[in-house]
Amino acid sequence: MALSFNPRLVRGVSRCHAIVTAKMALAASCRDFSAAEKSTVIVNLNDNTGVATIQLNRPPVNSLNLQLLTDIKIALDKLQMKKDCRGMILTSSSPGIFCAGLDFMEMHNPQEGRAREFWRSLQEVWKMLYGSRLATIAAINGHSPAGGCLLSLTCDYRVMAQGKFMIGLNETLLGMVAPFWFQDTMTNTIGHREAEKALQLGLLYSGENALNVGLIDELVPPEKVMQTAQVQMQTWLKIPDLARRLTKEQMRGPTLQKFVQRQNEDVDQIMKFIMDSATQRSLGIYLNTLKHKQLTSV
Ligand SMILES: CCCCCCCCCC/C=C\CC(=O)SCCNC(=O)CCNC(=O)[C@H](O)C(C)(C)COP(=O)(O)OP(=O)(O)OC[C@H]1O[C@@H](n2cnc3c(N)ncnc32)[C@H](O)[C@@H]1OP(=O)(O)O
Repeated sequence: MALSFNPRLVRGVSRCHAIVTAKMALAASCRDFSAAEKSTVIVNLNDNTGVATIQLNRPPVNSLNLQLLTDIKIALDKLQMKKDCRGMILTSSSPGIFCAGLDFMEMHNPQEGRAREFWRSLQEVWKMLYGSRLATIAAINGHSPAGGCLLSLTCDYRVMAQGKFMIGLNETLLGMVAPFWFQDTMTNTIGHREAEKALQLGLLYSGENALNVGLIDELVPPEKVMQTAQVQMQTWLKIPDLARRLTKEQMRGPTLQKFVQRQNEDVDQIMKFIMDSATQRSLGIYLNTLKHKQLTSV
């Protein structure tokens, strides 16, 4: 059962009230696994199918701050410990926005201790999702730039909503360089040549073009995104778990091993970069641009 509410409609209404309302609509066979009442994710596990849903629930744009990353990690931890959970669909509770990427407030003039913790959390979430034993599908029901695109790329399959939505790793447009593991995840999905263009130019793809380059697997009307993801999940769950999981491990293992070897070095590099005044200046300029004009897709 798709649980959704428009963040614009709930602005002014207490967020807790919106979550409680959404929770009341749960199907009887679904168990609510949300980390806490104030969690920024809504998590359900359907006992009949073994398929869980994690909905990013941080309106208005699900930007990834420390809390959202922590809540995703807690939710995944819980689900992966449940033997009867075999698949997970990652989506958003705000139709129109899957995830706007990293929260600018975590990056703009941060305190170093917090910034380190934030980056380590992002690394951890990526590692858990990319190496998850579960079959994972991203139901991309809206825009998915930068860190939002990265989240979806960790999944085994991507279904995206038709419409004016964009997806891609646009870091260079912000004057930033996508870290090597962002790049590897992209390259593993769309191939080296297309990734070279996409990453250097910071391309944000329309749904149609994302489908053409293999960044997403299906493009469907917005109201069919969840249903398509659920149908596709059945295909993945027909495969014996162990065989599917070991194949995934072998395919993704080298990328994960490279990451683990360089994880600490990556934190140090990012800290050096983000604490630099030139980076902060260019981020400030980007934030101003964002207020005045919308990003466009290819
Ligand atoms: C601390 C350590 C970190 C160090 C990092 C170092 C660099 C490493 C390299 C990785 C770099 C980047 C990864 C990222 O993910 S950066 C984020 C990139 N994201 C974007 O460029 C998307 C920006 N947003 C948009 O284009 C649009 O908002 C949207 C998603 C298309 C939605 O459009 P909309 O018209 O529906 O909504 P809009 O009015 O624009 O936004 C509503 C409010 O939300 C605010 N907002 C949008 N995006 C973010 C965000 N990423 N973080 C925080 N806030 C965001 C927006 O400003 C609006 O706020 P307000 O209503 O005006 O107050």
